[in-house]
Amino acid sequence: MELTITQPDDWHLHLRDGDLLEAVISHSAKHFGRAIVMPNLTPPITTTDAAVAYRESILKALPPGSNFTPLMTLYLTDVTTREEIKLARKSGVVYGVKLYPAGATTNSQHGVTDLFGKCLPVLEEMAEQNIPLLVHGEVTDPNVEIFDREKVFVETVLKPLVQRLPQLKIVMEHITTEDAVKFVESCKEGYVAATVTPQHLVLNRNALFQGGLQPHNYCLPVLKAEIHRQAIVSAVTGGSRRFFLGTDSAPHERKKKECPCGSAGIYNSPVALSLYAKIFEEAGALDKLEAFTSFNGPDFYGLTRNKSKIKLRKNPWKVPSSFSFQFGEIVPMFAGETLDWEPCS
Ligand SMILES: NC(=O)N[C@@H](CC(=O)O)C(=O)O
Ligand SMILES: [Zn+2]
Ligand SMILES: [Zn+2]
Repeated sequence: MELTITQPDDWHLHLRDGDLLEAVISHSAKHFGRAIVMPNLTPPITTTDAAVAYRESILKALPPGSNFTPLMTLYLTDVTTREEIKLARKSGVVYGVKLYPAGATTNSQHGVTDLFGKCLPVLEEMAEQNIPLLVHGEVTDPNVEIFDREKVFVETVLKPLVQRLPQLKIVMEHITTEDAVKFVESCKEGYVAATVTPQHLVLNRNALFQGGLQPHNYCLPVLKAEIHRQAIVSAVTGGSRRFFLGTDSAPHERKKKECPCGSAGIYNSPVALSLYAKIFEEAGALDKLEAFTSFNGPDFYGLTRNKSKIKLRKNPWKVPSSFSFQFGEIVPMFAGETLDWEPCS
């Protein structure tokens, strides 16, 4: 069996910089036309100038002849100014501003400590300039259990934010719970949407402990219980336009994953399309795959859909057990396992 679909885009991607950028970029460029590139580098991309420079280094790292287009983002801090948002809009290369609650995830230590206290003027400017707010939606209160942090974020931050600034476009990134699904579905279409990763569609939290501790299945927000996985699967395979592809592919070197305090992040670029296809196939909804991978994202962001097509063939293939580079190794999601759907460009 073969499927031909409009070339997908990845609306949530970590490309990193330096050696890691050079190591991973071809995996994204092979399958995706565009990607929203996350700004959580060290130091973070907090200014338009930095985003422009980061974009140049991504373009330089691309394989020859690639048409892959990076869509840049700014990292919101307590001191981001309205002026910076105006510069971002003028640059023509910034497509979103990312909210990391300080301490919520990898490289979020420079993130926002008090959204309503410190960032409202900037959020108003974003609404005026039509720049979406991209959100890592977890509270950081250590007293809230890790499995409840998304749900509490929806109640305490997102619901009040939508009330306060209904004109602001928001993408709730990498949703993991039924609570997030319900919230997104309750908002006005075209203003609030969500990205969904392959791991939160195919795995539940058992995968963290299957046969022993599995660091390569550890990401944030952490995998959730099966009922939440099912709610997300129903939401995306039901054909709602509010949900779209965002891999959250987040490479870390093997030694940073397999150690006493391993980093959060799953490297899924090489397997993402196969896994999305599997989920839609299992739900009997392969006819809805293309809208999720290739239409809903650009429509929400107000961009044109890609013109080119890619093929997915039902042809078992083996995921490499790791990718080796001079600096070390990167282990992909489902390393060494066999997957059904093979993307062919
Ligand atoms: N998803 C992750 O577990 N990690 C991401 C950060 C993020 O998207 O929260 C990373 O940059 O490694
Ligand atoms: Zn995140
Ligand atoms: Zn991410």
